[in-house]
Amino acid sequence: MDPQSRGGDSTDVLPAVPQDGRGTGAVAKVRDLYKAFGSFQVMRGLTLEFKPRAITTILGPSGTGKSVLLKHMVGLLEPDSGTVEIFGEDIWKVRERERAALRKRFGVLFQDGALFGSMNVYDNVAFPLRKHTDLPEAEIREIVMERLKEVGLEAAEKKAPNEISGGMKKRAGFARALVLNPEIVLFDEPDSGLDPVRTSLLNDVILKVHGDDKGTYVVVTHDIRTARKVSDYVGLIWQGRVVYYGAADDAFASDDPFVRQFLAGDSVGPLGMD
Ligand SMILES: Nc1ncnc2c1ncn2[C@@H]1O[C@H](COP(=O)(O)OP(=O)(O)OP(=O)(O)O)[C@@H](O)[C@H]1O
Repeated sequence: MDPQSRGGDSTDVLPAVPQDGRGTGAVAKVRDLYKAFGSFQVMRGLTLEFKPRAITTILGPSGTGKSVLLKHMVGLLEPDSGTVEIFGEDIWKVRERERAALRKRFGVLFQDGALFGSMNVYDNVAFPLRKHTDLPEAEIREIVMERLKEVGLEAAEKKAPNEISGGMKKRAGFARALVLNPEIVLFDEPDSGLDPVRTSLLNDVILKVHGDDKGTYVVVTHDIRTARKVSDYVGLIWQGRVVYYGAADDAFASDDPFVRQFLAGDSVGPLGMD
């Protein structure tokens, strides 16, 4: 993606719709989502839509429901009430088989890359292809090596996860999240545990791959620099609701008290500790 278009306030600043049909229409819509764990009400009427081909960043204090939102989107958690629509399908109204098919349209990058410790980087990245496709090994190799190259890890294919750095693990997790060519990629704190330089490098990789693939990306982060660098749109969540949503440029210039407090890291303001 042209970095200049980042932070635009309408979809017409986003790249042209690719010819393969991805990115047309609604991609993901979460409506009036409620979810409690025991007596703890986590989601309290959260409503948010994700624009096609954009990078939407989800910000918010710890424990406010960001990861729970991602788990609802990918169909790992069922709402108590409210709906999650992916490509126009309410994922809890369809049968398990269709839900499984919808899940395959997602790539997920977990916080630590979630690599299998017993497999080297190559086998980790090849895993979804071996599990979900009948592709011959030669084609799998082509796809895996291309994805490893994209994230700058082609020289690390034979390394075990415990032989590579945290940033490399995340990049390997990213390559694995991409091999099935997902239309939606969810990132759960891609920058957690990384120093500012590695965070910046990872953000460059995310932007570059997004520019090539033009998927719909959802990035959960605490890191304001990440949000500034990658976002087209920003949603701020607090206490299981969206308290602000807007184009990135508007968000970072906003007078909204929730946004100002979060961006400034102030202890005083509407975002309380509870
Ligand atoms: N499966 C579960 N069972 C019980 N409680 C849960 C479960 N999943 C999440 N929670 C609780 O829901 C709340 C929101 O969790 P979530 O992980 O979504 O927060 P978050 O906004 O992603 O926080 P952080 O930024 O710290 O990762 C937390 O209090 C968490 O303990």
